[in-house]
Amino acid sequence: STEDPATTLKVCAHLPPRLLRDSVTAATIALDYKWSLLGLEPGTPAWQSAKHKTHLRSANRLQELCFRNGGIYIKLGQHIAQLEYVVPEEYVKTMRESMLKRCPVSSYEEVREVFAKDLGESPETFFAEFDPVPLASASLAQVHAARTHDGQKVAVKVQHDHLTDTSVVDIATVDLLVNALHYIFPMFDYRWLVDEVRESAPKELDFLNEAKNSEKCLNNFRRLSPHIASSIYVPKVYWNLSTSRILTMEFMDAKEVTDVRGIKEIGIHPVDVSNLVSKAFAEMIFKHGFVHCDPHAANMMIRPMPQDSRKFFGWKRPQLVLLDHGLYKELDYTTRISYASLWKALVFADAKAIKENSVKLGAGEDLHALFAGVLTMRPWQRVIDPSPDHLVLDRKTTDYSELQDYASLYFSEISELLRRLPRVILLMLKTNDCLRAVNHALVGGTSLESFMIIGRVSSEAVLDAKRMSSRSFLNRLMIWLDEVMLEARFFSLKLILFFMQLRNLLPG
Ligand SMILES: Nc1ncnc2c1ncn2[C@@H]1O[C@H](COP(=O)(O)OP(=O)(O)OP(=O)(O)O)[C@@H](O)[C@H]1O
Repeated sequence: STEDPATTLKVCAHLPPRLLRDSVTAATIALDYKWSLLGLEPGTPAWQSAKHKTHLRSANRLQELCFRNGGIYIKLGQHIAQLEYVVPEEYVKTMRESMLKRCPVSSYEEVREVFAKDLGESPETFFAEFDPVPLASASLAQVHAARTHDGQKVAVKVQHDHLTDTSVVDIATVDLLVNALHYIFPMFDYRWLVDEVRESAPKELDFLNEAKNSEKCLNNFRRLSPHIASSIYVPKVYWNLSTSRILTMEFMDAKEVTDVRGIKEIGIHPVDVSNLVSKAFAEMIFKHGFVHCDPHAANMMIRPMPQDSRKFFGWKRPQLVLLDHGLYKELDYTTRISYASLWKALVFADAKAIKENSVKLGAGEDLHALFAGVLTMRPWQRVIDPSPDHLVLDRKTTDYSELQDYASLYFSEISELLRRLPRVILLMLKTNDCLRAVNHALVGGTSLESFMIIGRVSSEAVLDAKRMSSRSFLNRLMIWLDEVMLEARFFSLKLILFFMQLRNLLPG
């Protein structure tokens, strides 16, 4: 993967210990499952308990492997941490508790080395000030505060050294690990995750690609969603101070999206933030077809809308700052419209359309109900329940252990579903999970308002598609009628929401 002989030597030196560690971990995990479940009747309480304990032990082993190997492995661990209800809960929890928090930190010497290799000089040459202590460190890079010679405060994201050199070896060894486990346990099929990392890692490791994505994202909002474009922001890129491993951008002074107390302190209501996040991602998914696929809390910031002193019921309007544009997915037109139609059907509990669009996306007739369940976290009976809040997940009223039981009960069906769905939809599931976690932190669940937003934006995308393909007067009339019906539906939902809020305000 490299032309520099010294680096080639280093890469070769990485291979044997990684392969050895991978093989030992894979073999230990495989043997543990075989041994612990030996002679137990699947589905019985004894089997469930043994499986739970083995999942926990294996998740810890995998986590240790990720830390020991570093680099792409940490990225893989982060993927797993965000696949709630898609991979067993024990893995999600273990990875979530560690991967998003414990990240590698490069020394300032290593940072200077990256600068010397990429720009030919040390950071001090390019910046008037450069803080040697990173303000944040993540899986692939760390971010330093700096000031340009003309006095602008900037954030400089510097990639951990040698990541690009070891990524090929990393992916090859992960591939081996996952394939070996799949060979032993045909039910364990996460080869798609490796394919995904193989495809996305080189893109994520190229910061010029990330910079281009950030500008494209903002342009899409301006072109395709002008009504909310001013509420979305991405830091300005300093192209002359950026390379594929160094990204210099405007410094953002804003709160992390889930910092509820901090957000309130700057005069912004968490419900407005939750609605803005839902709107922004619904627009990206259903209308732009170009989607930020890593929307975890650390990648979204909130600040008051600049140059806007207006207040609504005493609260300022929020602006959402999107960071980390390394991982984007494009939905082709047909997939985007089928996905929008599916979400529209889910929000309006339209069983026939749910089935039709699930089949179009590849879930198959037999697994459409499970697909709906994975997307909404609700059992099928609840998905098709016509009450307006049928999809709402509320911290107070939802029994999460029931959801987790559901995921573990249908483990093999979920694996089969994941095998059938296109990878781009799997990434949408991950985006979905990240957004659910953000909404959870902000408002304690996915509110009826969030679903109304998803319903509205997905319906608009479906109507736009119909409009584009219809020529005759009769067709246009039908579309107009559809629009009127839709508005009537949303009006009644808003009324219900209003009365629900009123009921919550009343004592008792
Ligand atoms: N422009 C900026 N202004 C202020 N802080 C920033 C800026 N860019 C990044 N940061 C801080 O640095 C952190 C890490 O940045 P970023 O998410 O881009 O790195 P990463 O290596 O791609 O992370 P990940 O592990 O999510 O892939 C952010 O969570 C944020 O706290």
